[in-house]
Amino acid sequence: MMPPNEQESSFPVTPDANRNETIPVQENRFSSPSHVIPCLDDSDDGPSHQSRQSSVLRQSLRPIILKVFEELTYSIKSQTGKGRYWFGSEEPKPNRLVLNGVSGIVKPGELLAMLGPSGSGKTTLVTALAGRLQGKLTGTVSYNGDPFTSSVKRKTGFVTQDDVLYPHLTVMETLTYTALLRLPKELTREEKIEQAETVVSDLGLTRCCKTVIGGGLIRGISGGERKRVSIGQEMLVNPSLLLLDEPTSGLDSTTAARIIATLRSLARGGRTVVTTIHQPSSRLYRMFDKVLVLSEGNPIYSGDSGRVMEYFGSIGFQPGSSFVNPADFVLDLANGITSDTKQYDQVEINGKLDRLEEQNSVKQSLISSYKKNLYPHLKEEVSRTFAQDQSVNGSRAKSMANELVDAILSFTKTRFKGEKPRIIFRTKNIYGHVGFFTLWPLMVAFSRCSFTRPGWSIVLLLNILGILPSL
Ligand SMILES: Nc1ncnc2c1ncn2[C@@H]1O[C@H](COP(=O)(O)OP(=O)(O)OP(=O)(O)O)[C@@H](O)[C@H]1O
Repeated sequence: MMPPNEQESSFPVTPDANRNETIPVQENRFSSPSHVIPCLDDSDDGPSHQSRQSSVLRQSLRPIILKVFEELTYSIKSQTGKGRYWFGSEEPKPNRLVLNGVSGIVKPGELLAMLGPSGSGKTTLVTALAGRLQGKLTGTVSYNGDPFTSSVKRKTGFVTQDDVLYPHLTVMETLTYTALLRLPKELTREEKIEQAETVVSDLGLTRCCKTVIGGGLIRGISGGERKRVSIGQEMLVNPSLLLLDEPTSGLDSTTAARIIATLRSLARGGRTVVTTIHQPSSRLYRMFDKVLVLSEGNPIYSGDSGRVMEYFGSIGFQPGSSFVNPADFVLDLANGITSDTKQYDQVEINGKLDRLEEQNSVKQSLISSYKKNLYPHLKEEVSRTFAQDQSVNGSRAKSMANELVDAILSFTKTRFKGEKPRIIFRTKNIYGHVGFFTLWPLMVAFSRCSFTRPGWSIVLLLNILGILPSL
C-alpha cells in the first residue's frame, strides 16, 4: 500500500486540547502503590510506621505543575565527512538531525511514554528533558514556565538506561547511603533510614534487601531488581519530575508491568513522569496516559495513548487485524511499515530497494500528517498553558516583589533611624544610590520574571549605571 497523501485528518483535535481535566491526582503524597506485592517480611511494618514514613516523604514533594517542550531540535556533526582536502582544510561535516521539531506537554499526574524504533531519538530526548544534553539543542524546554535551573534539577529524578550501582553494597545499604547523602539536612538520620526502608518496601525489594548488587564478576540481584534499585534511588528524593530511560529493558513482562504500574502510581501521587520504552505489551501500553511516537527524530504522534488508533485510522492507516497491540502498530508505522507492506515482505517481490523507498514514503506521509493535524492543536495547547504559567509566575513574582519592598522599607528605617523611605531619593549617600539603583531594577526584574530573558542584561546595565554617580 502506498501511503495516503498527507491526509487531512477527521481526528477531532489533539487529544489533550479538549481534555480540560487532568488525570485525577491522588492526595499529594508519596503513594504506596497498591499493586506492589508485599514481600515476605513486609508484614513486619505496622500501619502507623508506614504512615509516619509517608508523611516524611510528603513533606519533600513540591510538584512541578507543568512541563512544556516546544519545537525541540538537536543535531550532531556527522562523522562521515572525515576526508581532508589539500592544505589540511577539513571537508565540512554535515549536521545530522537527531531530534526534529518535537513538542509536547506533560502535567503532574500524567505518565508519558516515548515510543520509537531503535535510534529514533528517545534517549536523546529524555536526556534533553533532564537538562543533561550537551551540544546544539534549539527550542524551549520549560518547567512551570521556567528554564532548567538547579532548583528544578533538585526536583528531578533521572534514571538512565545503564545503572551505575556499587556492586559490593547490598540493596539496603545502597538505598540507605543514597538517603543519607541526598536527603535534606532537615531530616534526621533515623528519618532518612526510614525513608530508604519505605522505598525498599514500596518497590518490593524487601526479599533481596540484604543481597549485594553484584556486577561483572560478583553474582548479585537480578536485572529487574537492579532496575528497581535505580528507580528507588530517585524515588528517595521524592522528585516532582521523574524521567526514565528504558526502565523495563531486559525484564519479563510481569516485572515490566510492575515497574510501569509503580511509575503510574508515582504519577498519580502528583508527579510528572516521562519514560522511554522499547516494545511495551498491550497491558503496559494501557497504563500510559500519553504517548509520543518518534520516527527518525520526527514526532508522528503526540497525545492521548487511548486515541492513537483513532488518529492513525483517520489519516488512512489501519492495522491488519482488530486485535493488534497499539504499541506494535505505531512502532511498525514509525519504521514505515503498514499492514500491506508486511504482505510485500512475505512475497519479497521487488527487492529491498523498493521496500525502502516505500517505507520512507510512509514515514514522510506520517510526519506531514502530524504537522498538519496534530501540531497546530498541540502548539495552541502549549501557548495556552504557557499563558497560565505566566500568570502563575506573575503572582509569584508579585509576592516576591512585595517581600522585597518590605525588606527595603525595614532596611531604610533601621539605616536612617526611622526616617521615611524617600530619604533614599534625597540623600547623596552612597547607600542611597546603590540601594535605589540596585534594588529598583531588581524589583522590575522580579515583577516581570525576566531573570533568564534578555531583560536581565538591561537590569545589569542599569545596576552599573546606578552605581556610577555614587563614585
Ligand atoms: N553524541 C552523539 N554522537 C553521535 N551520534 C549520536 C549522538 N547522540 C545521539 N546519536 C545518534 O542519534 C540517534 C538517536 O540516538 P538515541 O540513543 O537517542 O536513540 P534511541 O531511540 O534511544 O535508541 P535505542 O532505543 O536503541 O536506545 C542514533 O542514531 C545515535 O547514533
